[in-house]
Amino acid sequence: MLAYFGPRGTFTEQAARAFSAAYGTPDDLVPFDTVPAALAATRNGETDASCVPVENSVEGAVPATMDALTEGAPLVVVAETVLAVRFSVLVRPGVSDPKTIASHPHALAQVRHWIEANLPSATAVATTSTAAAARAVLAGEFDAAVSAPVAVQHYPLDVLATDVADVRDAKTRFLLLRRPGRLPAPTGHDRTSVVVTATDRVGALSELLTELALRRINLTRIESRPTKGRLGEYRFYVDLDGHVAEPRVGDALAALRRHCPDTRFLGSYPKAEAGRAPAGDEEFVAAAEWVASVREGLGA
Ligand SMILES: O=C(O)C(=O)C[C@]1(C(=O)O)C=C[C@@H](O)C=C1
Repeated sequence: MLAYFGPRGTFTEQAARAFSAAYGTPDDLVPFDTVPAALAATRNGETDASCVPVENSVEGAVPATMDALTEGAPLVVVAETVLAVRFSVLVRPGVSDPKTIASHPHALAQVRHWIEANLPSATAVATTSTAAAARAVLAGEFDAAVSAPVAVQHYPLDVLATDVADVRDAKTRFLLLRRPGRLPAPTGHDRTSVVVTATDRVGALSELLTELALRRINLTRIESRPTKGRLGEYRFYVDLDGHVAEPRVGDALAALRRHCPDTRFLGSYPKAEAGRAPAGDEEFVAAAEWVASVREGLGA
């Protein structure tokens, strides 16, 4: 079973279906109303995997996902997918001038200008997801929902507007997570994700990043979230090019772990979008072989 951030009709459900088609992951999909609940279902063995959103090109990271990745038993990312995000505005039949418009905060942030221009008297209200907003509109709690276009297939509502987006070509990245086990094989076009907690002293973060730069590892993303302990203490979520099976990536992770004993590995998995080819591993392998031969007394 595959848990996803629901209810039915979210963008995340579409991402979960894309994973099922591409990776042969279970196609019996189970919706959960929150990201932590979807991840908990995989942690406690109720489902084999979970699909959750992680970042949006307009509104940035999904905090619920970032926090839920580090709280509780480890899960690892085994795949990612990126979906284009455009919204439909759904209303109960007969409503043409909604006074309230509900959606996930990330979705509201992506249509703020559209609402100002087209429904200036409507008050925006946050719901747990875009589909939860459609469900609430059906129940009469709000007048309109900013939803994924597929939501109308699950909730008998009218479509007030389609193709709604302040920023054209907005995209959201989704993760497929499992309990730790065998890692996906390296493809040559992988991403590795880790979480580190930098200590509060001069140069701590720069030392971590230097470990990557020295090994010519490209950092693709760094986000911070408070540890929720001491004020000013942060966790850094680091995405980098490469797979932990590659010697230099493995070396870099060992170095991060030396600096931060609570470094958490979040997975090495194929990147969804083609981009710049990562730096080659050949010279690192050749240098390691040279050291091995020196140790054996066979080289100098
Ligand atoms: O509510 C949904 O439909 C989701 O899948 C969540 C989510 C998000 O967390 O960013 C996914 C894509 C859109 O950017 C808006 C909402």
